[in-house]
Amino acid sequence: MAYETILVETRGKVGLITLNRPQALNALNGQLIGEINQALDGFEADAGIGCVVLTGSEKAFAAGADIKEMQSRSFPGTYLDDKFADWDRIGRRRKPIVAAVAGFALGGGCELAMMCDFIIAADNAKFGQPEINLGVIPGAGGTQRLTKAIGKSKAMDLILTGRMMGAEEAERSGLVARVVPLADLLAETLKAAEAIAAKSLPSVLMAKESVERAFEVTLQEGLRFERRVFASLFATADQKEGMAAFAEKRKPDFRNA
Ligand SMILES: CC(C)(O)CC(=O)SCCNC(=O)CCNC(=O)[C@H](O)C(C)(C)COP(=O)(O)OP(=O)(O)OC[C@H]1O[C@@H](n2cnc3c(N)ncnc32)[C@H](O)[C@@H]1OP(=O)(O)O
Repeated sequence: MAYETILVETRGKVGLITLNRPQALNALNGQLIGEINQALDGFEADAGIGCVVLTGSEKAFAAGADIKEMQSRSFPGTYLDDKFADWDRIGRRRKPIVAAVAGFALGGGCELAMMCDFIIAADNAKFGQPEINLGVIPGAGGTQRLTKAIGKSKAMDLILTGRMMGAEEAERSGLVARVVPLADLLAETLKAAEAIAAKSLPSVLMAKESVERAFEVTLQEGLRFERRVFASLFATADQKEGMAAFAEKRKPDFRNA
């Protein structure tokens, strides 16, 4: 598969996607979103891949949707096209995706990072939803995911003022899982992704689905869902292997079965 706006590699059991439109600070145009989805389709179908890392450059994870592509759009066109349907597919993937964010993650860039399962940020990362400065609002999930991640007050602050938030503030607010020095960003993120990819894939997928439920259903429904999923994992060979390995004081050899 030939890609023009991203680089796609595998590192052992980890799929690595690097956004690669440096001339536009990785502004997210239709082609780039399409290529991310193609790469993710491939990783989802590849039984050898257990986790995906999505990253950008040192200067920009992504500076938002491509403003120049959007600027002449009309209301009916934007509404009827359902422009963000393709973006939504990124947030509905089954395998875990970890965002490694350095530099600007603004507008659609912040929204893309939030579609991932968690974010590891470099100390130079800057997050924000500056759409208000362009006379619009976030349109790829920012008002919803940012509010769920950091709460109403902080989300209102960022979305209504359009200001940027540095990596430390983002970690304090709960938007990012951890902050690492810029030079270590990719290595640390790959290490986390490799650790995930070494687990039993059925349990990883079910853990991800269960955490996502917490955002969608009542506590009681979520607890019942978790209990059923927990019980179902006792039907896997990997549960037997994981617990036997603990008892025998050795590393488990998971077969995703
Ligand atoms: C998805 C939705 C619906 O939520 C909507 C959105 O995402 S709207 C976009 C939200 N993002 C922004 O408003 C950020 C726009 N960019 C900037 O404010 C600045 O570029 C910056 C603060 C990130 C960086 O500034 P600076 O270092 O001074 O670099 P620039 O010279 O401004 O940019 C370099 C180059 O990249 C182009 N660029 C940057 N961002 C975008 C973008 N979002 N869309 C298109 N192009 C972008 C910029 O125009 C420059 O290119 P040239 O004009 O020099 O060719």
